[in-house]
Amino acid sequence: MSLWALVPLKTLGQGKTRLMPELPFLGRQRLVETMLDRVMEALAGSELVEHIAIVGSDPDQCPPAVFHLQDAGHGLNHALTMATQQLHTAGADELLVMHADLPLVRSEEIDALILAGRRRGLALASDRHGQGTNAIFLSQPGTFPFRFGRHSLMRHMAAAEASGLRPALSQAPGLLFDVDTAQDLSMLASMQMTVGASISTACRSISHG
Ligand SMILES: Nc1nc2c(ncn2[C@@H]2O[C@H](COP(=O)(O)OP(=O)(O)OP(=O)(O)O)[C@@H](O)[C@H]2O)c(=O)[nH]1
Ligand SMILES: O=C(O)[C@H](O)COP(=O)(O)O
Repeated sequence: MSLWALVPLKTLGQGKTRLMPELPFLGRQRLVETMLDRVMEALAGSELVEHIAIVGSDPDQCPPAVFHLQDAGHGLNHALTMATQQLHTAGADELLVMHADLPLVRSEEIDALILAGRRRGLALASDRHGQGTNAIFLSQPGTFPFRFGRHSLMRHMAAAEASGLRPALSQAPGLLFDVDTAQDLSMLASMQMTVGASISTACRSISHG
């Protein structure tokens, strides 16, 4: 078995546009980089993930030892579908898709998601609003359609039902917490956890207007 993690990543500077009113270009860029570092660390610490790939437009954003797959620019679902096909051809027979904006995610949470997904064939990690999808584990990549976008959790659940699958659902805190809005950043700051300097700076710049 060969298990790949696939992380979609918008070009630096184009991501986290909902934070534009609160964070200047450089602040958003630093935040995206810091969150990506956290996600990469957690994936590298997983006992089950064997390879890591990023699908994006800019190979320079890809850390060493991580494979870069080119995004053709037709949106997130298309990018993930094409990347999945490429990884399947390269020998991936299990796939974990995980977003790059999960600063609190831990390796143990990732491994628990994978193990639960192996039992059911599919695992979904929702956001904390129960609306979005922050991660998907597939034991048969290529057969499940990506439905990221508004209310993606409901759409992924419907796709699972159509495929005869009953997905495992993760409630792990680090997988629930994605950073999209100023409120998410403030929450991260108020958790009084040891967060990276870039995230702390971003949070401070918001709380000081
Ligand atoms: N390769 C690729 N990654 C994407 C695309 N759209 C979103 N992503 C990534 O998918 C994940 C989830 O995206 P969002 O939560 O919407 O984050 P975002 O697009 O940076 O935020 P907004 O600009 O505020 O919508 C993040 O890792 C993004 O970098 C896309 O079109 N292509
Ligand atoms: O469900 C989704 O499409 C992803 O989680 C992104 O949703 P978000 O932009 O609300 O984080």
